[in-house]
Amino acid sequence: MVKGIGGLSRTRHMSVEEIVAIFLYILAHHKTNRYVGAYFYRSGETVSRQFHLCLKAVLKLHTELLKKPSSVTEDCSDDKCDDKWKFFKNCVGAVDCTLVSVSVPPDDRSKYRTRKGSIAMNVLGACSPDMEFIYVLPGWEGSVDDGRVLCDAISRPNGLVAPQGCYYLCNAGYSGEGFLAPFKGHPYNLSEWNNGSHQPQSVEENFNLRHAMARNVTRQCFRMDESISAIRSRRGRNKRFWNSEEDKALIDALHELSTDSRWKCDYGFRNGYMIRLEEMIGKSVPGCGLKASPHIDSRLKTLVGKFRAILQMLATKGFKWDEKKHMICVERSVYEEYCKAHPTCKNLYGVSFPHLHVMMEIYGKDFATGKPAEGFLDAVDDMDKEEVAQVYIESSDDDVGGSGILTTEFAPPLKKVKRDKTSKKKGSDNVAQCSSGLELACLQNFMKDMNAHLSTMAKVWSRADDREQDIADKCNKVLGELLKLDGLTPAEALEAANILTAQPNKLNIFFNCPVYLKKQCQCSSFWVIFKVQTILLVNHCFAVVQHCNLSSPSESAFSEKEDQKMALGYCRCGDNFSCDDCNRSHQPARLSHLGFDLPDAWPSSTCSLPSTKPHWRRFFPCFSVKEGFDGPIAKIIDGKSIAAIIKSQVASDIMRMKDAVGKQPCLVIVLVGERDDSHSFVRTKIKACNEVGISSSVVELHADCTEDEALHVVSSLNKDPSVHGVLVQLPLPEHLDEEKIMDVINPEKDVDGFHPLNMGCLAIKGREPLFVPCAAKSCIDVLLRSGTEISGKNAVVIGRSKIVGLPVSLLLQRHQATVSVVHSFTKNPQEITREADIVITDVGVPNMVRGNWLKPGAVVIDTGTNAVKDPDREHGFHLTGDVCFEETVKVASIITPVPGGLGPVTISMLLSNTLDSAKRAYKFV
Ligand SMILES: NC(=O)C1=CN([C@@H]2O[C@H](COP(=O)(O)OP(=O)(O)OC[C@H]3O[C@@H](n4cnc5c(N)ncnc54)[C@H](OP(=O)(O)O)[C@@H]3O)[C@@H](O)[C@H]2O)C=CC1
Ligand SMILES: Nc1nc(=O)c2c([nH]1)NC[C@@H]1CN(c3ccc(C(=O)N[C@@H](CCC(=O)O)C(=O)O)cc3)C=[N+]21
Repeated sequence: MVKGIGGLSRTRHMSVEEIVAIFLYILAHHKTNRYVGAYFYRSGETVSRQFHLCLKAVLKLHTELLKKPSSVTEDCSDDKCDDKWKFFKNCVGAVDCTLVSVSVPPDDRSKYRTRKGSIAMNVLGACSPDMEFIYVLPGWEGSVDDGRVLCDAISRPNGLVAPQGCYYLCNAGYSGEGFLAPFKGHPYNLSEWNNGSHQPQSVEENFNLRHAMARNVTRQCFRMDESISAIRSRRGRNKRFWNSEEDKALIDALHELSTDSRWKCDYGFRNGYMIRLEEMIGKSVPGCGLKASPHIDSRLKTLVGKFRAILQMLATKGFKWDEKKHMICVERSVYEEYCKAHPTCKNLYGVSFPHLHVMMEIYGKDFATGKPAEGFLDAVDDMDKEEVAQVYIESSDDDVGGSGILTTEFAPPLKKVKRDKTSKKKGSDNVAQCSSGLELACLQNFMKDMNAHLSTMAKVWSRADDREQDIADKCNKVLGELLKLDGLTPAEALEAANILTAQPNKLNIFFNCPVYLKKQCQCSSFWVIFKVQTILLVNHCFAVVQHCNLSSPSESAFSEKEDQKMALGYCRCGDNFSCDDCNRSHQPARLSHLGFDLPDAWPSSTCSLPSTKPHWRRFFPCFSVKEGFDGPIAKIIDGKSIAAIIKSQVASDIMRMKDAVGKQPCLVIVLVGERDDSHSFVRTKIKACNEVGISSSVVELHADCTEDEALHVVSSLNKDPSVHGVLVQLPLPEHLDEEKIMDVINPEKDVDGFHPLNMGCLAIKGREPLFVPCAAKSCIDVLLRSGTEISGKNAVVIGRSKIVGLPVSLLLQRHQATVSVVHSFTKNPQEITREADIVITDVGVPNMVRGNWLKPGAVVIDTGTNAVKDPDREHGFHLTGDVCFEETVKVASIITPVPGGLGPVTISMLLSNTLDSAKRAYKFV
């Protein structure tokens, strides 16, 4: 059809089948042009051109593919006509609108923003009672209401018209000839009949119920067209009920895989095990049609949820296991009381669960090692309440869709059932119609052609799969190859690997070129950039060293391996380093709350004094504060360089993780409203994620979104196992309760560290939070890197917000500082700050802290990021801190500038927290 009617023709190098394969691949996988190009071995330009040609050809098929309207007959005798339509004689179908997510340029976003805050277009469709499209009008911006789209559809030339004497069912927002709407002011949505318990009470209600039921059939048409992700997000629809035979087949298969080291290793099951389960279940229960996604995936979640709940109960006094009945054995009243505090355990009383022992064998080990997170279990369970409660009540898998409100009587036939029904009918019709030999031959020819086309397409895909596999293999090997190259340090090898793996073409060139050229082949791209970055970092350090007169700049910067390692932040946990000053070997301790390898404290001051070979000081020139400081200018911390070091460590760990587990960390940011500063911060975070290999996305909600909507978004991210970090960008619009939303974030994904459980653990001595707020963590990191001694010092924190002030004051206490907190009620704050060795500001008032607020030689960390109007700047403002830099730089010994100080380090800490979360999720060390 695309050839004959659409006019699509082959090119010199591409068959029509390949063009169609690429077209279908793009539609199905939502991949970028570059990715598809690499996958099919075609240039981005070819992919784009052929996609558009194919699209044009497909669009031309509308005359063939769209159905001609035919009205419902009096007795609904047409065998394709569902019973629900019999009340609507002469009706040709129904009209409805649906929102389809789109990407649009930033300037157009407001037009496309829907009431729920997403960016989408409004697509109107008219469908026949047998679920075929009669008319489609895509393209309206998502902010318009459905009524306006219908008016446009009707008034257009070649628009939507009901044939003479016929009509479409539409919703109450529409009106006009040829369109039958329900009665306004009476229940209409099927859910309003409340699971069948509320029967229509009046003629109007009766009419509305029938109208809704008929129209609901056509709504399925839209659902077929929605993306898989959209279908997934409507959990509970189209439930798939599992019988005990299928359950058993699933658990048996899982058990078998769990004993096979090719499928299960220490961190859990390996990639692709769901597909294997699908095959195994298919063999044990032939014809069951259970698919890896969504059926098996979803059922497993349900069973594991039950299993966890049972284990939890069995660990509680009074609960026993009845081996005969395979169920929990306890007084009902005790059970009910227990469920009040542990809602995830609901609906298990008197319910048999025959898989306990096998699941113990499969998962027992995994659950036992997950103990460190135990303190949070109840809270997490509470948050999962909604999901698990629904799962248990329905006793079905949860992912397959469904509001769980419709009874089978009201429910529209499942998509699958409906499709099976029609296809079967079509099949028998076809056989009847093709009784004549000629027609049968036509059909056979058609099938033969079709097979040939499909097989060509399959070949194209399979070639592309091979190429993808080949690239994956090369990606896995590239770091090893690079490490073998002489003259490339591990950090350089890593950087190179990052660049090469991002660009399959370069990867191929690298592998194909002879050894002596291998190093050169990346010279042009990363090598120069990387060298330049390193030189900048070294130069920067030298500039300061020179200023401090601690070491001669004429010394060769990279004369010692040790120095190189330190400069790149490569001194890893457990590495011994030798100190030339005291000739002793030191081992930096791991500082758990910093999340990566930073020493708790640098070597004692006796061996940190200036010496002839001050290799520590060379790269961290602010290493000894008082001794090194002789005024009048403070050392200025370069936050960007520190951030680069942290990012390179994070990137390296992510590569290791990808290698070992095949997964990468994922951060999702929830952004409510249109604040420019928030949008800008979020962009910076996303960019940083891309740099290190964290996958990231932003869920944007409209400034007017309801609290429920925001809570719902967070809850669904909590439940998504592929998301490791959930961050709600602050501040939120005033009508939203920030604390309520923070409470809902799963503490195990709370990479901001703002959840009360994390903050509480930070506050209590002896407890370890899962995450420490990023800005606070950065303050301590910068202090440690600059060699500032914290223990026993007077520290003043100005500000007590949860983002910086409060957590940093808690962290400083953990580092044995004596901490004073200044806030808006503090009288004479300057008297307090003048006593401080360390001052950290988190106020939001530009230039508040003046030079005369400080003790000479104080260390000043400025976290304020304040926009100050500045007509000379491109954007009309510049950023400034809470500290008057010009004055302070003459008094303090160390200062962080704004911009370029603490901010970039904060961002890199967010990456580090996200990585930590993914590591915990995959039990990867
Ligand atoms: N660089 C980074 O990584 C980050 C930077 N920031 C920046 O830090 C600044 C503060 O942000 P945030 O913490 O969200 O702000 P908040 O408004 O939540 O907190 C400000 C704090 O400063 C105190 N304060 C306000 N005015 C005074 C005053 N005149 N004297 C003494 N204390 C005062 C407030 O006291 P009270 O409690 O009594 O109201 C409050 O505790 C902003 O510029 C922000 O951009 C924030 C996070 C990270
Ligand atoms: N849930 C949440 N978590 C936060 O961590 C959080 C937040 N909400 N809301 C806002 C504040 C502010 N904040 C900054 C982070 C980086 C820079 C930063 O990178 N600053 C750059 C300049 C950035 C620029 O030029 O736009 C610099 O100082 O050099 C600044 C500020 C995190 N916050």
